[in-house]
Amino acid sequence: MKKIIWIKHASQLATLASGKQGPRAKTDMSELGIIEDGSLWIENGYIQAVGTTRELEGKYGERAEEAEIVDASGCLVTPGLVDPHTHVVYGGSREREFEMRLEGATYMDIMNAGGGIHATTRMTRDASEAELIEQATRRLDSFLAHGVTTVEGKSGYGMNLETELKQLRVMKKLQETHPIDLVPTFMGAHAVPLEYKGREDEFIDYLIENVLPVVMEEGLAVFNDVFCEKGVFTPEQSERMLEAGKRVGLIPKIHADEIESYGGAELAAKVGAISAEHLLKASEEGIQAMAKSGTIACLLPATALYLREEAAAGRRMIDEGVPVAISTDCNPGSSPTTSMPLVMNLACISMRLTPAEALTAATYNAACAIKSEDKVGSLEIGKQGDVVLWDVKNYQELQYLFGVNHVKSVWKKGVQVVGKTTN
Ligand SMILES: N=CN[C@@H](CCC(=O)O)C(=O)O
Ligand SMILES: [Zn+2]
Repeated sequence: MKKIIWIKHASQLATLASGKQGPRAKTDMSELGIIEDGSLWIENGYIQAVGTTRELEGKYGERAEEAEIVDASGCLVTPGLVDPHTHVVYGGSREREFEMRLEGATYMDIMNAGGGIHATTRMTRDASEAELIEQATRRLDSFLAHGVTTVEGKSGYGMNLETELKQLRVMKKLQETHPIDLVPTFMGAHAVPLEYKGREDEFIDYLIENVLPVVMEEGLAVFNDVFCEKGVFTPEQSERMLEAGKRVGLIPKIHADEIESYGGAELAAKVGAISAEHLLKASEEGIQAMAKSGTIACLLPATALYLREEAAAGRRMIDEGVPVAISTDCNPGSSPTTSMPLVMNLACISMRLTPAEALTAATYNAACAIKSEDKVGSLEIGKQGDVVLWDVKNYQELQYLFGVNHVKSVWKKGVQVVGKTTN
């Protein structure tokens, strides 16, 4: 197999290169760095040149024999999509809860009755490492088939030392066996486990004293996330957990203001979280605080739809200067999907992001939300050869023809992992 991929004649090559560093907000989210009749030279897994086909022919024409040439005529080419918020490693499934919610039960009713996150916790505790690997591999394959080449993954279906470690170790193994880059987050504070009911502070102490040190010793996580929500963890408890993580080197994230407005967005700004997730009910003050601190809003429109809730105020957040990323939130309860293309469609339809903003939110800003923008999220010299060839002619068409998977081919670090080339 040739070690060089030369993509030529893309009707649009959306590089997402803007010349500016860091998460993008306001009009910067519309700059896609489009090159018409675009071309890309990937050598040994990394991008070596980006430009028009004419420019790259001038530069590499004499080395054409060495390369596998991909004719991208009539197609859009983008960076591999990045999903910055998933719960991809879990045991079992919860289709009966889907039915129960349609019959009138709420997400929190089900959780308070010992289902929801608790149900998945039981099934994850019972699953072997091999079973978790097998199930997560299938989900990661599906992510790849939808053009996603980097995925964040959270623990949090263990909520005890043994199973938190099991989930995180599974993610580490998947790094070795699966082409997708999987970025791990410790989320011991995902819910109050039934055995700690009414003793939330004791549970936070347990996580800080007994679980966090082992997670760090084994180098199993980069981020630390908590579910700050009425009936789960208070802002004070969440802050304590996140500050403890910061002291040992974990970067904070927060599931914030999903079900009720609870000061989560404000807390995200206060603790310097890299991102705040959900934000369906974020307050005006919270949005302003995030704009000021530069905290990324990681919005999950598929979750809102699946819970039949109004989506987060994505349009207003961008206009107010909050950098927005989007994600599937892939999990067995509130968003059992791996389709980032659908999430981009929904970001446009239910949050009024423009097609260009939705693409930025699913690539460059998503990479920023997991501190991976130096490697992925845009097509620039020196970055990984993570590339998607879409069977649409421009980025508007990608968002317009909704609910369809337009992926034709995917390369991960310059290796084709999905589809057939067009030559
Ligand atoms: N809201 C909390 N956690 C997950 C859902 C987990 C579950 O229901 O299993 C979320 O981000 O939506
Ligand atoms: Zn989540």
